[in-house]
Amino acid sequence: MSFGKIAPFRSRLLPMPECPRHACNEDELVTQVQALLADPVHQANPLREPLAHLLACNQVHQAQLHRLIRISDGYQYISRRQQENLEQQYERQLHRLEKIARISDRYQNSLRELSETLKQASLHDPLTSLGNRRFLMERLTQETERANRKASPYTLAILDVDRFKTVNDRFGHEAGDTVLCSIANAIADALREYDVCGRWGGEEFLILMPETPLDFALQIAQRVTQSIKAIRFEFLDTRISASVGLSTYCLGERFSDTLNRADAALLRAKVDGRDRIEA
Ligand SMILES: Nc1nc2c(ncn2[C@@H]2O[C@H](COP(=O)(O)OP(=O)(O)OP(=O)(O)O)[C@@H](O)[C@H]2O)c(=O)[nH]1
Repeated sequence: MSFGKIAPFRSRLLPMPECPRHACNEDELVTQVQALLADPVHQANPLREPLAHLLACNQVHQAQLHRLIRISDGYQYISRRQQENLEQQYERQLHRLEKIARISDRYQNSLRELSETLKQASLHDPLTSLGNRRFLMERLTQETERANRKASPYTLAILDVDRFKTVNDRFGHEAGDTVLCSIANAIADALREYDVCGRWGGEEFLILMPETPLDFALQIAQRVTQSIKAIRFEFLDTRISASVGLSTYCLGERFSDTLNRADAALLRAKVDGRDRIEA
């Protein structure tokens, strides 16, 4: 509630009629009248008693008037303070709301970042930073839908590092991890931008080549295996090789069927002596 700006009560009073004798101060006038009443010369004056009565009434009225002015000024002061307080309260609440909004924004940003980090973590292999099996399953689902929609099949390659166990056994698990990371990088470097590669598990990697027929996929797989063979490891006197099983998606089938065929091809590559690509 606003009381607006209220002029002090005193200033709203009608101007006092000017003293008929001369423009004199009210207090001076009272002092003069009191002196007259006290003067023995005027003791017998018949006007003395009514004048004394008038003076007393005037003093009572003056006291009442001053009290009224004090009350009115006090009321205006309180109403002004109330008005100020409302504004201040409004400002404070606004300030608090802005602060809460800023905190809430920061909180939501942190939550968004955290959930993005968690999502990334849930879809990526911490060792190689490639997509993990879950990520690959998601991409396989998407690519299978796309392949059927566009009648444009993809080809899958399952790549398995040859005799990897011997690396671990001879040089330790940490050396094995280093080899896996280097192989992951070599695969990624040899692929096209739109190919998808992830760690299928252990020393196995899955490569998804969208809209790619088998003959093209074969060339890409050869590039990948050469890229792995080109890696030099200080602690190894031989080069690392890999075996690959290839399979092209047949429109309408489940991707697990394509995976099974790629797996069977990989097994053949292993049985046939490793370091080769089978389809
Ligand atoms: N360092 C390391 N080793 C792993 C990891 N995951 C799986 N391995 C090892 O990979 C090895 C796989 O061995 P095998 O399945 O016998 O295969 P391989 O020795 O590569 O032989 P082939 O596949 O038949 O050529 C095992 O010793 C596993 O412990 C990993 O994250 N880090």
